[in-house]
Amino acid sequence: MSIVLFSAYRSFPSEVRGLGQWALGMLSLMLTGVLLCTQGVLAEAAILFVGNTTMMASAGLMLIGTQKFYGRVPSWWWLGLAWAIGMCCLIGWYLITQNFALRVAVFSLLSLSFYVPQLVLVVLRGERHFSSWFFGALLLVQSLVLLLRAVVAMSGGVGTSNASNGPIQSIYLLTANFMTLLMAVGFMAVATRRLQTVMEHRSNSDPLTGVLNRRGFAAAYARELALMKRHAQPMTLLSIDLDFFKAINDRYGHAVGDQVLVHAARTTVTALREIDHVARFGGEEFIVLLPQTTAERASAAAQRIQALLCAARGDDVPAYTVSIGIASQLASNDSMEAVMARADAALYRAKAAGRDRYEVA
Ligand SMILES: Nc1nc2c(ncn2[C@@H]2O[C@H](COP(=O)(O)OP(=O)(O)OP(=O)(O)O)[C@@H](O)[C@H]2O)c(=O)[nH]1
Repeated sequence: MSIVLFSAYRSFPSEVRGLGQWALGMLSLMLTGVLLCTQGVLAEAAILFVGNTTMMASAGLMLIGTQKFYGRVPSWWWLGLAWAIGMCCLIGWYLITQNFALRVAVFSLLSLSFYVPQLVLVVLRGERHFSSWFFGALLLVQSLVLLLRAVVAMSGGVGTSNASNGPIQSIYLLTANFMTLLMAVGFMAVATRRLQTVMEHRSNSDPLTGVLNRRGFAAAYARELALMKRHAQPMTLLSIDLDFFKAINDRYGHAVGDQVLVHAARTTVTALREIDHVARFGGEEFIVLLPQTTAERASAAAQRIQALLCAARGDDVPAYTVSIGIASQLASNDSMEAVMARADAALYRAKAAGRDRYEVA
């Protein structure tokens, strides 16, 4: 699983975070397993201190990976503190009392402190999708097993060593082995789902400005058309084109031209409602879809966009204006192409009439 996670870390886009920590966490857990196999070969103290260190590092790295994945600040401090508490406990075990049950309880609770925050993150920030349910369920099982083990240890039910027999010990060892593998699979599931979302977003958006591209716009239009059929309310398209953009490119260079496009896209989004859709159709042409909007209200939106483009311009963006064509779709059997053609015709009139204005089809 460490290799699988590492390979995903190398190939997934940087938006999918935390895979590197999970890969290292799994590697660290494998080292713990290898150390346990050396019982009788290496000194017990070495196995105990190093083995518990690698075990805590693995659980801590998983927590940090999950925190990074969900965009939280990673708790490196807690990994360090929990490790220090664990080591103090082991020193106490050697110097004061060799109470196995107490040692098990302390390490179970410390491990629990790495899994419960992950569970909380999945519940609070996880996407409502099967992968989150799966990952969350695994974290819940792992947390319950650790809690049970701590409670059983404190009530004296874990024997005197890890090799002790008994149903609780067997259940613990069985789940610990399966969970190691399954939780990495669970994290891969949420990471793969994130990859899918990132890819979908990329394929639907314009890389320069971040607004929708033609494909994303067509999907948004199809959704709005379905809603329009149900609610029988008009929707309106704005065709926005920057004026004399070639002159801006020629005068200030292509890079500044790009900045103007980004500024135009961001400002247009700011001037509109959250339910509106803004797309760049290549070059310096933007298309806006205003659901549940009449041409009259769309005209007010066009004015707002034009006013904001002048007002919200920093020193790094040269002055520019836009012309806007407005066309409404009143019936659901009208096609996107037809409405767009009407908006383009209105835009052409706005250009012909002197630019920096809007016209309604
Ligand atoms: N910087 C930049 N320029 C682009 C991009 N895409 C297209 N252009 C430029 O946009 C300019 C469009 O010029 P025209 O079609 O003549 O339009 P205009 O100069 O805005 O004139 P009007 O629309 O008539 O007001 C061309 O110079 C293209 O090279 C881009 O992604 N970045």
